[in-house]
Amino acid sequence: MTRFIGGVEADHGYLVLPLHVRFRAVCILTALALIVVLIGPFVLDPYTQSVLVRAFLLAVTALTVDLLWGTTGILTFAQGAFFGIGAYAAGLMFTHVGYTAGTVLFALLAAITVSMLVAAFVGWLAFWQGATSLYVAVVTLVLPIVVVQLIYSGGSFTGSSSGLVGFDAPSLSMSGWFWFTGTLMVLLTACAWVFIRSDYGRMLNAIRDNETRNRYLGIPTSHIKITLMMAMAALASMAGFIYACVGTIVAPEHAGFVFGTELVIYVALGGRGTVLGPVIGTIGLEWASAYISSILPFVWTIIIGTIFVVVIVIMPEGLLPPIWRTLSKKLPSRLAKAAKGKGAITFYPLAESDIKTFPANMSQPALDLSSVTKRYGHLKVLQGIDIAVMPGELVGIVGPNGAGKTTLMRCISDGLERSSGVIKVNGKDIGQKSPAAITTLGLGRSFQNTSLFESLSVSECLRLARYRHWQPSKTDTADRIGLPTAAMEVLESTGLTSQLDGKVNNLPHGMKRALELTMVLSLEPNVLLLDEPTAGLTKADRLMIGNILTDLQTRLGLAIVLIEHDFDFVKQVCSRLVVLHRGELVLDGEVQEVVNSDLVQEIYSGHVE
Ligand SMILES: Nc1ncnc2c1ncn2[C@@H]1O[C@H](COP(=O)(O)OP(=O)(O)OP(=O)(O)O)[C@@H](O)[C@H]1O
Repeated sequence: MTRFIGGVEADHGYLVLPLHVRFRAVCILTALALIVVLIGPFVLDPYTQSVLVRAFLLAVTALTVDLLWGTTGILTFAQGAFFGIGAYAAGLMFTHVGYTAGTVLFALLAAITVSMLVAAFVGWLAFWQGATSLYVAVVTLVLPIVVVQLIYSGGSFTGSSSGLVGFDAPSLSMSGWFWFTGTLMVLLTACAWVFIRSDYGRMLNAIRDNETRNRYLGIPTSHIKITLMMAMAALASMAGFIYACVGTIVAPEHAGFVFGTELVIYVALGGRGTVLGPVIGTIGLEWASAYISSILPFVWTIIIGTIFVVVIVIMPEGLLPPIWRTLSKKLPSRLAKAAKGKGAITFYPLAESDIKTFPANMSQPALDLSSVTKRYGHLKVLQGIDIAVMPGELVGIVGPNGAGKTTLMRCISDGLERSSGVIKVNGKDIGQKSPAAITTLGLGRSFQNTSLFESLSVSECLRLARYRHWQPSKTDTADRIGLPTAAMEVLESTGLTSQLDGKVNNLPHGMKRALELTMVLSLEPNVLLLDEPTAGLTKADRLMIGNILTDLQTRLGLAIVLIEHDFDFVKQVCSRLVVLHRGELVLDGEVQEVVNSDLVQEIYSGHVE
């Protein structure tokens, strides 16, 4: 058993503390915040209370924007629309049907259901396989416009541009609403704080950092993002529902695009991805706005705009991270000491019986390509490629620049890439499957340009690579993670064990390549696609990677396909070579036979037409 100890880590302006320290810190902060909420009505006048009630509800909505945008990288302008759907569910129900306990429940359920369904549809439009990150911004910009148009065209039913006013609704004193909304906001903020520091939260950070790489680790990113959007839509519409009950007024602005954009600005100002920043920022700005905008009605918008521009230029992370970094340096040494060494992560080799590698059928190819073609318009990049790789074979794909090697890798690992042809992994046709789904067939792919998660630590990357075999917790961080023996061996032999707590972007290039290989092996694949695994490595590192690969091939029977430009390396490790030239497979045979062939010499000297 190998044991590696983790420690305190500053990231995004907050500390990642071990669970017991974190839990205690959350409980203490939550209790303090609840005491402040309890005292509030005794020291604040009713106007300030009503301003803060609105601010608390907007802070909850800003929190949902932060979880989507700050944590997961989904830039959304739609949370205002979901707030509006919740508010109008209350307004329409109480205006047209009346207020009873039954209608409150029904309207709230309807608000949440409609919001979640709309979010699922928006998510499906924005995150279908092949959509770019621009889609979500466009789709979520359109949603508030559509919702507001529906309100305008609803005539007296929706109140059109005047909205709905003065309906009967659950009535509480302003102090009652203050306690209710304040408590709700504090508890939701505490839950979000724990959530983003859990393994699941770190996985969302990884989606933000490098979504493509997540897909190749078998993580169904679109599904996760749609589910998160639905949950956040439900919360925003609940906030809107309560808002309508408090003020007994709903208006199109509560669902509009300007409101949705304001929420994004609040999150950017507070510090996206920090949870506390957007909440505190929203409350502060709403409170200041209520007082200053009545004194300086026209100037206030300019002031807010100027603050936004100044903060974004001087502190692009927002206000909270630099403040928190300064404060955390003054953290009591007792807390830092308590945190240090208590976040131990144990990586241990899995028992053979726990390894779920796809069972290799020695009599059929582990990877089978027939007539694979790829076209970009009229440009034929791959033409009728046929390759079969048996378990235990290490096949090198060589060819000059632009021959189509990387395109071939893409076609094998993403069902939507090829133009025609059939590809089978372990006897299963990949069809139009996504990279995540193909990973479940037993395929692992590493990338030409080291494709990692810059904001994560080495151990977090390894946790992520185990997603398929171990569901990350939404409240906790795992302290024991089993890795396949092959991954453990790479970890130990490359010295990555001493870097487990270090940030990936601080690793030297050789270590990054080793981590990339360890992550792919952690998937327990039996077909490995490696795109230039030794690019940029020293001779010693190349030798080491070569030994690891031949060991995986001979001892564990993995089918390995490797793109390489270094012929010495290829001769050292491969059992077979395939030569691509201008998208055609021109040679396939024994290493020595191919290397010594006149055709290969001519291709590399540029004398082949
Ligand atoms: N998105 C694209 N649109 C149009 N052509 C493309 C696209 N991607 C790749 N190509 C072309 O396809 C051909 C094969 O590219 P590919 O990257 O697969 O070659 P390669 O053999 O991997 O080269 P290298 O060794 O330089 O990585 C090249 O001519 C390239 O210009």
